[in-house]
Amino acid sequence: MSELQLSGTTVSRGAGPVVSGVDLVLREGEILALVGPNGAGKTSLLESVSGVIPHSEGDISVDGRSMAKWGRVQRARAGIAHIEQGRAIFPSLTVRENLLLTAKNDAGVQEVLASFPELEKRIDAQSALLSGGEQQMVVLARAFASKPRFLLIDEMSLGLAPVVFMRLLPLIQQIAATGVGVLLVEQFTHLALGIADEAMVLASGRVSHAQGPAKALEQDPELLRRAYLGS
Ligand SMILES: Nc1ncnc2c1ncn2[C@@H]1O[C@H](COP(=O)(O)OP(=O)(O)OP(=O)(O)O)[C@@H](O)[C@H]1O
Repeated sequence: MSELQLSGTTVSRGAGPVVSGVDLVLREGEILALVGPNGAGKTSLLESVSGVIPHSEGDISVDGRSMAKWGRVQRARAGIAHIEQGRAIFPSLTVRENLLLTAKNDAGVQEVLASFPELEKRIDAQSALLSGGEQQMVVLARAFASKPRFLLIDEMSLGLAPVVFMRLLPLIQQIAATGVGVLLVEQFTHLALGIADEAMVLASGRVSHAQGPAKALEQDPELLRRAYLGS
């Protein structure tokens, strides 16, 4: 089984470590929710996995092969896709043109639309004219079109109402169901835990709740509260 593994991963920015000693395993087809308070280091951790910034200690590996010396492109070729914070569509392009950036050809676009039928009726609309939720749908579809093995999603809900974000959740589940391992960073903690198989909490750069079943955190508010406080 394909897996992405972090062992003792430390990420430093400027003055020192912002993430220290993280262990996690993301398996194909699973959703792992990474939650925690603002400034905990979630974004920095995702960036170190996709190669936006280097990690400073420990290792990040895919199927047992260390990616420590790999740049962004090599990691992307190994199937690591990263949806960074903010709405990363090209607003002047149509939905189809946005999808073609990763789908390569019309057949690829059609294949993706089968999983994202809501986009079909908007396929030739300029992306800037879509709603925030639809734009994020395009971002998800574009990432899916790149046929990733592991998808890192950073606060896809930013700027969206929970009810709008909730429409994206089944799409994330559907992507995972095709065998993609999803590492989901999300401010709407309960929504993330609700679709995740596994979860972990990061607080002040450290793991305050180690990776385990998402249900354990979802069903125990006190456990979650303590983890957010870093205790
Ligand atoms: N470009 C940067 N240069 C230096 N320090 C940074 C940079 N980006 C983030 N940091 C610091 O790294 C720490 C972790 O930030 P990070 O954005 O990774 O956390 P986060 O959990 O994603 O927070 P949020 O939920 O607010 O996005 C913070 O103390 C932040 O100030």
